[in-house]
Amino acid sequence: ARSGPARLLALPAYLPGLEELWSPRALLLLFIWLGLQVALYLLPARKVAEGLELKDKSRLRYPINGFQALVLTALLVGLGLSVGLPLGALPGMLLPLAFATTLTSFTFSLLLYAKASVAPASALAPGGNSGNAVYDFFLGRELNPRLGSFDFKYFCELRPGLIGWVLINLALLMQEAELRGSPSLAMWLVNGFQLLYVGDALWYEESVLTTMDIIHDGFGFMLVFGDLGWVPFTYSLQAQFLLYHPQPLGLPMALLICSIKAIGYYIFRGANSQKNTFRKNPSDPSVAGLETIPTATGRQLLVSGWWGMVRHPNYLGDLIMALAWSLPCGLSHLLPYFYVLYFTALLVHREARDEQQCLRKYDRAWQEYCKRVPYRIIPYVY
Ligand SMILES: NC(=O)C1=CN([C@@H]2O[C@H](COP(=O)(O)OP(=O)(O)OC[C@H]3O[C@@H](n4cnc5c(N)ncnc54)[C@H](OP(=O)(O)O)[C@@H]3O)[C@@H](O)[C@H]2O)C=CC1
Ligand SMILES: CC(C)CCC[C@@H](C)[C@H]1CC=C2C3=C(CC[C@@]21C)[C@@]1(C)CC[C@H](O)C(C)(C)[C@@H]1CC3
Repeated sequence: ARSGPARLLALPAYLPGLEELWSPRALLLLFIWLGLQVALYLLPARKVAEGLELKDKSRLRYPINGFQALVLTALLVGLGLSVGLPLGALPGMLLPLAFATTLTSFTFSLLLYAKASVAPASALAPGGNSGNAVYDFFLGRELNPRLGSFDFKYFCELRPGLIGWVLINLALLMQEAELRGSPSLAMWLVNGFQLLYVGDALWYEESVLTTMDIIHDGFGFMLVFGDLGWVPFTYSLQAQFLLYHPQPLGLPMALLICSIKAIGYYIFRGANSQKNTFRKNPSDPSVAGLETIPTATGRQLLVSGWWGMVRHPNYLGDLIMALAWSLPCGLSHLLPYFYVLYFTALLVHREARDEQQCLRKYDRAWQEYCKRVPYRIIPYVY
């Protein structure tokens, strides 16, 4: 993103040496950030939610105070800025920060791997205990590793990486204002769209308890690094690109992009909320009228509403939003579209994993659902 040609499909002009990657200051900054987010997680929550039933029939409890953490972080950053916090220096530290985060994720995943050796069999994840150490280290052996009531996976999934991502975006916006007098319209859109996405995730924090990551996947390197490193440093690529490659954007085009974002968000939120409401309380008036298929497990599958359009309407909305995040960066470079490309691959793979699990869980009822709703993500296409 910083280089002149900003090419996605070419090797970087040079690879940074260790002296550019390693910085004790960056490591210290990372630990201060993680410490702050842990402290905010431990503050009293407006609500404590119960997770889905586990193998041993118990349910874990989770504090719902993620949005509060976002607001308090924003207040602290605002306060910091008013007393001269040099947020504009953050873009220049991204490389050593990403390096420190990668090292920390690696070390943390090793500790989690070791911790799983003393966990009871019922606490292990279905996928990450193959006996192949590298595979299990990557996928994660323990489903919900905890220290007392502190849940590492739930904390990492929604707090340091997601809030860190919007903070990096904000620093890039401020840096642009410093360089060019004011932030560009493209930078405003990217910041606004991604802040909405993160704000939404934390506002509807409870719904993360029914995602594959929480109910199925172990907490290993993939999620630790994904949550802490991959999300903040690659999801902010559009803003990073815009800082070094300003793009002209007219009002009509901006309005069109906002409409694309709005359509994507409408589908994403509508689909996720419909399923979460239905899973929590199928007789809720907003979902009680929807057509369903009964399954042998006693649970039902929705076959009308959003879930009657395609089998993963939430992925469709998410992908449309991803496109809207890249369009403000123009069409001259592929690099800002990295997120769309990676995310398509991730969701196609995720969809296939989910299909397998649902087929195992629901058997004939799932086959019936696939017959009734033949498309996976994009109606009449895929
Ligand atoms: N920005 C990012 O990087 C990422 C974003 N995401 C987003 O996270 C969100 C959650 O995704 P994910 O956890 O993969 O999956 P979903 O939220 O789609 O959950 C899948 C589960 O929903 C239930 N389900 C499926 N079909 C039906 C139906 N017809 N009726 C009722 N329940 C049904 C099944 O579980 P059960 O029946 O057991 O309830 C299934 O296992 C999505 O919006 C996705 O786009 C995901 C990955 C990365
Ligand atoms: C390192 C690998 C290349 C990929 C790692 C994948 C992870 C980055 C993603 C797996 C599932 C995720 C989710 C979100 C962020 C990305 C990861 C961690 C999510 C928190 C984003 C905000 C959404 O509203 C959500 C539904 C809460 C998402 C849940 C899944």
